[in-house]
Amino acid sequence: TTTLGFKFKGGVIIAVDSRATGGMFIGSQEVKKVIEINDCLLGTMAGGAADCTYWERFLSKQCRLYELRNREKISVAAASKLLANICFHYKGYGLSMGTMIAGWDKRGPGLYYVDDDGRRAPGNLFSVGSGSTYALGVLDGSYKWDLTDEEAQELGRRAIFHATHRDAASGGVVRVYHVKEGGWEKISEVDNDKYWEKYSGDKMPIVIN
Ligand SMILES: CC1=C(C(=O)N[C@H](C)C(=O)N[C@@H](Cc2c[nH]c3ccccc23)C(=O)N[C@@H](CC2CCCCC2)C(=O)[C@H](C)CO)Cc2ccccc21
Repeated sequence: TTTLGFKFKGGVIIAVDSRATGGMFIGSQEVKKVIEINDCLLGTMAGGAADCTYWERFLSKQCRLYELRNREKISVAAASKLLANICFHYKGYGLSMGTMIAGWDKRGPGLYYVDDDGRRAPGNLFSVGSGSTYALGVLDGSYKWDLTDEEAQELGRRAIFHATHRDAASGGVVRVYHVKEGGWEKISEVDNDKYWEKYSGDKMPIVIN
């Protein structure tokens, strides 16, 4: 899996691949690694499929109950704390979860990393999963706070795309979400083969000695 999230002047970009593996076996090329908690909150998933899926769905339910009881949406900080507390409670039981909680609340754009150790950290840029080193290589080379919306969406897509090319445990399609003040929107998917033609177009010139 390769998942990434970064804040920039236009909000938060979330991008993921869609491959599920069991050892060297590819279980699926089209799984959803972003859970839409509500129209302002997203959760990403890496690690054990059942652990991530079960507990992020559980988190979604808790966020909805919070809203009903308090008549206001839960903050990104509070939602990520709920998930971190679950992970901390089950620390040592063998859960495998590397996640990000992203959204927009009264404090503006929010991005938290939460994992199965119960670690929780706010930040401007994370990449989580087996392909994260490849994605970070692309991100670190081009990330700026002042990217335009299109540049940021393209950077997220390109970082995941290159990770799916090099990491055997990442693949399928690239999914990109953009979180703004009004909530998140899903950015249209691009066909990977057409994308690769575009990027591998600038091959090294062939030198004839
Ligand atoms: C076939 C299949 C699934 C599958 O292959 N599940 C296996 C058992 C699984 O959990 N795979 C993990 C890797 C893994 C296997 N055993 C483990 C034991 C401990 C920790 C990790 C693992 C996976 O793909 N993980 C993904 C993220 C998942 C994908 C499915 C949606 C939720 C997030 C990744 O992290 C990358 C592929 C790298 O492992 C999950 C799934 C969801 C929906 C539809 C089909 C499937």
